[in-house]
Amino acid sequence: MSDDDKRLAAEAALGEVQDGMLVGLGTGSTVAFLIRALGERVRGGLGIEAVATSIASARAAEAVGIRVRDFAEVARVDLTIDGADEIDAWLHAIKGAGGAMLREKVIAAASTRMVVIADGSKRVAAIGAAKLPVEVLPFARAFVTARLEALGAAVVLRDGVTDNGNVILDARFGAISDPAKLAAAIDAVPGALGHGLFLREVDAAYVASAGTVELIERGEG
Ligand SMILES: O=C[C@H](O)[C@H](O)[C@H](O)COP(=O)(O)O
Repeated sequence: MSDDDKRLAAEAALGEVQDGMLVGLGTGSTVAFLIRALGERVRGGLGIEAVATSIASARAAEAVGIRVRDFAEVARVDLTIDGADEIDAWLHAIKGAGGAMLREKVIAAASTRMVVIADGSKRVAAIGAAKLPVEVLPFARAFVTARLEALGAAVVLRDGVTDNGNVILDARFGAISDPAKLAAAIDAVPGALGHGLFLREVDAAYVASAGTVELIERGEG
């Protein structure tokens, strides 16, 4: 079962958490298993603090007894554990189905090590089939939509706003032949504040399929 695999991947990554660490908590259903398991360890005496990539994860962490610090006052994180929507053997990932990719990318960049946890349905030969979320300044919505369409995407405006008060454009490219080129092109659009292409951030991934966890480390793909 996918939920069993999510839990297994989360528990495997928990082995990386050490006493005294500042831990970055990702967002999503796989991270929810991590937060619950980490809460148990904290209640059992593990001395860590956390920063969270979303308001939802901060609340979930506090609810299980994890002390959550305001990331606005933090410059460096020891270890971040986060989910993904797609991940390949080179640890290129697409993230942001839950809308948290901008804060996730900031915290990943601040982290000494960033690991992804995922069930096997997220493992792909090459990223690109999933929708690529782009967080956009509401003022720039139509302009950024046009720029993404010019890059070859079918673009849909997602309902609601992010934790940062911005909107999300879900861009479907089908296949992404050159992820680095696409990431640079989106990064260059004024008003596009962040996107779900994580090409260099992920150091390792725990991917669980049918009860077995595979650890993929950067450089092994
Ligand atoms: O914005 C959401 C995040 O990038 C999630 O980490 C990602 O969508 C994976 O979520 P889940 O574990 O629920 O599939």
